[in-house]
Amino acid sequence: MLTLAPGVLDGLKYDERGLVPVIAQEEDGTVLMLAWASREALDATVATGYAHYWSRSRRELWKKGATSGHLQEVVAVKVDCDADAVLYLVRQTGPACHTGSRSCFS
Ligand SMILES: N=c1c2ncn([C@@H]3O[C@H](COP(=O)(O)OP(=O)(O)OP(=O)(O)O)[C@@H](O)[C@H]3O)c2ncn1[C@@H]1O[C@H](COP(=O)(O)O)[C@@H](O)[C@H]1O
Repeated sequence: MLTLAPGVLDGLKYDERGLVPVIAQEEDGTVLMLAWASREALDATVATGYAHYWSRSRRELWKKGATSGHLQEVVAVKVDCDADAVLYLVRQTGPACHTGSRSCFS
């Protein structure tokens, strides 16, 4: 069950492209990746419980793992102190990074 404080997404500050940066973090604290989300992607994440982003290169809603199977089950969505960045707390299936690494930072 995804944890989300009521109305928390409504006060988010999107950039000029309508995007916010999203950090995906494993429950054990490992930082997995940084990507971008539109309001549509955030709503899809909340509605489905799986991480969605906005792919800047493909210019489309991106369900992480849709082709690779490396899905991210989202257990919490958090917004930072000044409401311009988002944290997805996830349970990662397989490697998070398209390079095959567990994390895009390793
Ligand atoms: N799977 C990933 C993926 N996983 C983690 N990341 C990280 O997420 C960031 C996404 O940032 P961007 O929006 O700039 O990147 P993008 O436009 O989605 O894709 P790229 O141009 O970076 O390939 C990347 O810089 C990586 O650090 C990934 N970035 C891209 N992909 C691509 O997404 C596609 C679908 O993969 P799955 O979702 O795993 O099925 C594949 O073509 C992958 O190459």
